[in-house]
Amino acid sequence: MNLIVQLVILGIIFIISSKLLRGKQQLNLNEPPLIPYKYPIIGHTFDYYRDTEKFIKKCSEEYGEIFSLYVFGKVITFVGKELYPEVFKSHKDFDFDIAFKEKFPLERFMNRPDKFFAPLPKIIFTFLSQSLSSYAERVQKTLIEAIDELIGDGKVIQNPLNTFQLIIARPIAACLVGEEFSDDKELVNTVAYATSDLVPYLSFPPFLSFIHPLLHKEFLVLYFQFYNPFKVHRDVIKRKVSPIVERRLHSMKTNKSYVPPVDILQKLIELLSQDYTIDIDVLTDYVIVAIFAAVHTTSTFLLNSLHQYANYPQFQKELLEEQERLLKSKNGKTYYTTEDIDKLVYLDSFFKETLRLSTSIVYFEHMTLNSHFTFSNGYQVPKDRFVYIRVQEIHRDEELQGQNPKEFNPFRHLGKSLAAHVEKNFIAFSFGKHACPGRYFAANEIKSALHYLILNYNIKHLDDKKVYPKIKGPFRFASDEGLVLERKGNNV
Ligand code: HEM
Repeated sequence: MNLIVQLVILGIIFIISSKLLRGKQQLNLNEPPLIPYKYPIIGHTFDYYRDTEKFIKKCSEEYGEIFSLYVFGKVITFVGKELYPEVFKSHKDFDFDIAFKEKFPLERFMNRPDKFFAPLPKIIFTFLSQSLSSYAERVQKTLIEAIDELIGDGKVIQNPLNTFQLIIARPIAACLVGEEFSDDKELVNTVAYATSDLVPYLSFPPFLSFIHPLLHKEFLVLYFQFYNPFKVHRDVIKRKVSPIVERRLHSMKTNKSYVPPVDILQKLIELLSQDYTIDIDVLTDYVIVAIFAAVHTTSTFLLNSLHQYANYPQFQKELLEEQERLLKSKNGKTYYTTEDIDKLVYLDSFFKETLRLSTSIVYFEHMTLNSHFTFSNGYQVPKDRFVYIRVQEIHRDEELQGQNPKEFNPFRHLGKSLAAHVEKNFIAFSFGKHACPGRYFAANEIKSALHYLILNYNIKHLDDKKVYPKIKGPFRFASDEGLVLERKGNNV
């Protein structure tokens, strides 16, 4: 009740303020075509959400590279393959962060000021992605332990995302929070599920935006106060890491020859501590944000890869042979180096092809910052306009992807860049300044897991049906369909 009253009050304030704002002088811009719609207020909302793929395709065919739709009470401009780099590269004119926080106000959920976690991407990139060799052994060891424990002699895995989140969480816990946590069941559980509890927030259709564009965000913040899925996970992380952090700070202060452990927790301690003291709540929130970015994405794309492996048995022989060749070259070594994993070019191409076809249909919302922005084709968008990228179109374009771009061809990328490399025709890890800083780590972890799974298990579906990600509006999510993993006789 309290929530409804607050929402109504907020709604009234926003309607009045928007009426006042409308009085401001409008710029006379050469805007992209706004596609005509039948119903006022509703605009294109239902057509867009009912079947985004079909609707966006129809609009692109009729209107070309750039057009606008009226969705959930706001005009959104959609750009395709020619213009999208201008959005990513014009940092002074477009902001990804502001637009993303409209649908997912992370800092406000945590009662932190804007841009509070801004240093995190650089830490992840420098001390995780660029320091892969320090983590290769830890990743493989913890992955193997998790797979042996959770899949063991083979299993029919229903709702497989749950299992793969638990598997992926173990190396991530070991690299982010510290090696000693990789077999701490309570912490690994929190690492595994902290993000998936939040995913519904990300895909919640913004119905309140029909009243005012900002109302959805305010609703999410209020709702989060009543149902805060982080609270329990946050308590676990704080309780677990506090004694470790205290111990490390003490050693840093008292032992000049102290060699700190290699993990992201240590880098965060160095960044956030002053005079060997630290605000443990701030540190905990940083760890949560890192987990939030890392686990659901990595587990989703590992699972998507396994579904594709089962979908296309005709490609399994070549993939398996490559894994066997690497295994043979191991020659008594317990673990592979990062360079060994990079030699798996068939597996990398297969993973890249999975990413190419299973990313969302439309994504990477940006907000226009200055009075307006002029695209190279002359079209202009005003300040505060949301601009979305038609990712699927880019990932399925013949000119950019080669022949039969809609077909799954796992070896399409052989001889080209590796999956973690961001380029104009491949933006699964985003593009430009906000490209995923964890991508090299993620690709290494996924390929290490696939290598072990392909060698040790026959992987198939419960029946002959092909399984693809499920679609909700413009987003793709991992399928819930079961996977069968039968242990081969040759334990390696
Ligand atoms: C297959 C796995 C992954 C995929 C597909 C992926 C994809 C992305 C994408 C598309 C973005 C851009 C922002 C967005 O649209 O949400 C992003 C940002 C980010 N990712 Fe990843 N990611 C993956 C794994 C990871 C891992 C393992 C980590 C950390 C260990 C990580 C850390 C981050 C961070 C910190 C950002 C924010 C960057 C910024 O705001 O500048 N990601 N990721």
